[in-house]
Amino acid sequence: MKVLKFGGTSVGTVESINQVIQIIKENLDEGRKIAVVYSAMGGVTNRLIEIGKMASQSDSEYLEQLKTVEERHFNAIRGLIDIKNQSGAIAKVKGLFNELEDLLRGVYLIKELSLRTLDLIVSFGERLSTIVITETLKNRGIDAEFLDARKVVKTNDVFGYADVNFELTNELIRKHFAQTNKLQCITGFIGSTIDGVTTTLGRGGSDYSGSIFGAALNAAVIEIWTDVNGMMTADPRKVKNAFTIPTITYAEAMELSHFGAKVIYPPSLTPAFYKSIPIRVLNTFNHKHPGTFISKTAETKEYSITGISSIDDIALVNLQGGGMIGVAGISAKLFSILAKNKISVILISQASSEHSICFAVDPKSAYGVKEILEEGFATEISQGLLDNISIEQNLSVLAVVGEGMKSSSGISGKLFSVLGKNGINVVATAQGSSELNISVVIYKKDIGKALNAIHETFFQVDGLTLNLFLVGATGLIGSTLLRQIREQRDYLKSRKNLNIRLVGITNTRKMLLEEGGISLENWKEELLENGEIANIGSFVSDVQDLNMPYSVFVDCTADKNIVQYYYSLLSASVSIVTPNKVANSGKFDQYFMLQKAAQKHGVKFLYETNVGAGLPIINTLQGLITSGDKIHSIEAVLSGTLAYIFNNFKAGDRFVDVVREAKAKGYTEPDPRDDLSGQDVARKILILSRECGLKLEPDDVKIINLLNDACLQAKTVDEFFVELEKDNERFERLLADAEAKDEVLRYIATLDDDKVTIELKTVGRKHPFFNLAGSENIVSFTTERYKHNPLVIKGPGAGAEVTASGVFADIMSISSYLV
Ligand SMILES: NC(=O)C1=CN([C@@H]2O[C@H](COP(=O)(O)OP(=O)(O)OC[C@H]3O[C@@H](n4cnc5c(N)ncnc54)[C@H](O)[C@@H]3O)[C@@H](O)[C@H]2O)C=CC1
Ligand SMILES: N[C@@H](CC=O)C(=O)O
Ligand code: NA
Repeated sequence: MKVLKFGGTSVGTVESINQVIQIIKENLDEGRKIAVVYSAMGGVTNRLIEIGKMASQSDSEYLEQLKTVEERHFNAIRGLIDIKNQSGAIAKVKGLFNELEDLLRGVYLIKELSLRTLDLIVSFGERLSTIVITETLKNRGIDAEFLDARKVVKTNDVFGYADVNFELTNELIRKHFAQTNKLQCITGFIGSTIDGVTTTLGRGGSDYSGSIFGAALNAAVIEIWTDVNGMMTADPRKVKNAFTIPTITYAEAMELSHFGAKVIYPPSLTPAFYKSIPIRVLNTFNHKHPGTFISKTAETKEYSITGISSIDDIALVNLQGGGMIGVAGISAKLFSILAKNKISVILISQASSEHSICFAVDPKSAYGVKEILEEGFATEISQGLLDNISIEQNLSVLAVVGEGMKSSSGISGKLFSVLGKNGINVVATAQGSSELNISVVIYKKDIGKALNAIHETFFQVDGLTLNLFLVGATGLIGSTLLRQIREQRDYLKSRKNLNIRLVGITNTRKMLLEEGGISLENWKEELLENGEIANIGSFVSDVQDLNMPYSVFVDCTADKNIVQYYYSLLSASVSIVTPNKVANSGKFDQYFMLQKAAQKHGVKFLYETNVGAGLPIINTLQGLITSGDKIHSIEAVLSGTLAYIFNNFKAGDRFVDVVREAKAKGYTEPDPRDDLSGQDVARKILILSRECGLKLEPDDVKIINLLNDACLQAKTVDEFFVELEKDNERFERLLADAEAKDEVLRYIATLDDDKVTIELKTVGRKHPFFNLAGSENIVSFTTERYKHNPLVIKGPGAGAEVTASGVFADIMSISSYLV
């Protein structure tokens, strides 16, 4: 025997009832013995309650409302049963509506709606839907029989939430089934007292009926047919990658449902639990889907947790005071006050200091609770044993649930680390000793981010996703980076189970944010067509407001203004990756503050490409320092542009042409004067010195400027080139002087004895910096451990490919830190 229960949406329309009938038929065709329980048509129960209230409030419009409910049932009959056989069903339904109308007329006249009458009114919902379906089944050749559950489900007279008398009910159900072979179509949700007065079974009532019948009949399984594919790992409206939980234990289902998973109401399934009858939650509208199988024992699972659920809106009540420490009875009193006032507590937490107890309640009742407690504890408060009771609002609670937590360590570590790395503050937490549920209270604004981050980390269905926001997307480095990410996308997915979702892009003209992700193929067109007018301030606020997990802000500009937003981004737990040197080469305090902000908020601030583009210079230096080496000196060629120019400028060339070439090859700063004025190298050596722990300011670095005033003062880059053209001779002379000595020009930065110098030198063939080609940089670290032979890093230190790949590598290192 199998008991099937169909919910309100499953019996809500002609189409859905046809689905129901198909499911019933398939069972019968396979020779299964079944009994079927039905809810009222979707929405009818609530509508009947409203109609009852209207009638009791002398609102005569209730009649019209009643007509629409009646019409809905007639329409169902018309859509389900062929015209010549409709009259029987219509007569039965009409009979019920006449009865209901008489009842409502009574309510209207006496202007009173008792819970007892309301139970009778709502009982029509299930009686009507079940009659419609029974008649349809009969019309389609199935030997079905209507069973009014009031005949067999016997309860006490607590109207609205009646308690079932199981002894009597089981006996009556078994007797009834023993004397019939017809397919029983049973009204869910309702029962009656021994005297025959109609009652209802409360929340989840039809599930409860399914469970009552299943238990009484010793069913092999109870199927709860609804409109979703079983219980999901998280609310799919909030977590896109949520998926159906294939198997789950009763206990897990209880925990998940307590915190929001509305698919079933497990307390209503207890009769089945007691008899260890498994329950399958299935989708009427996707009936081949295996749904969720709920049983007593857990199967070995693929994941360490089973699901995540949440309540979006809770309030935290905090009871605090020195008088609580070591005093027995305060919590007993607290909970008895709450119980007496029928206040349902969602979560409780008390630290071992015993200095405070906090508990979560529905926000609507929070202030009432405060008053009740202040009254109840008036003496303790007046004696100073307890402080005033405080309430915190705008909170949510989420619970990570799973039997698997019992056997594996590190789940809570992982949970709190995910929250920490995403800047989600934990306001309170609770874990029962059953180790089945870890609950955390967080700010409401963070709930979506928290659910997604936790789901991604624990389930990794579609891998981990970094959410990228890129400023300067259409620039050289920005666009090269996007191409590299696109080309590497499949590799990252297949080898690292990692996705990079491009959520926001901007240049100086337009900006675009797409929570679902911007195409890596068509981002330029999308920006052009769908972008709004750019505004970096609002772009940054959007990044913060979106509050997505694992967010990375990439600044691929040379803009000074963007830097002012770094601090607030880091403080909002958004990591930053940038080749832009401005932030780290401004005031020391700013550099230091950003380092601290990243540390404090558990995110990364990475800028490997600030020095030597993609060459691993900053990482190497940090590695030396953190592993205890002492840096004695650094000597370096740090300008790709100047290296290129000095390597390629030959007698007879025009200097301006070589500079243009360097720009065309993507080596120069957006404004090449930053390179030729020495500014760029000064920034880099300053950054290296700060990484070494020196508190140097920009003024401590003397710039060796190669440009004349006219060049420096030119208003635009184009005008600058015009001016530079006039200054060729000076550069020819520099070159000729070097060549005369058989030497080459090198722009060398040195950090020695805590001092920074920059020089334009000529070096001979024996000098280690003589042999540089193209845009090559070279950095030589003399350290305690590399005393006799310095550690040397050499290679192309500018250009789109190597710089973008350095930025990309920084982004990747964030992903490995976050997972
Ligand atoms: N080119 C190279 O070899 C290397 C460059 N870098 C750094 O990379 C950064 C980018 O350089 P490139 O791509 O070569 O420059 P670029 O001039 O080609 O690109 C910068 C882009 O940023 C955009 N932009 C500027 N201010 C903006 C704002 N407020 N909002 C939105 N977009 C803005 C510009 O419109 C431009 O499209 C610079 O900071 C540079 O110092 C670092 C290492 C090597
Ligand atoms: N313009 C810079 C690029 C790298 O920072 C250079 O020429 O080195
Ligand atoms: Na680098």
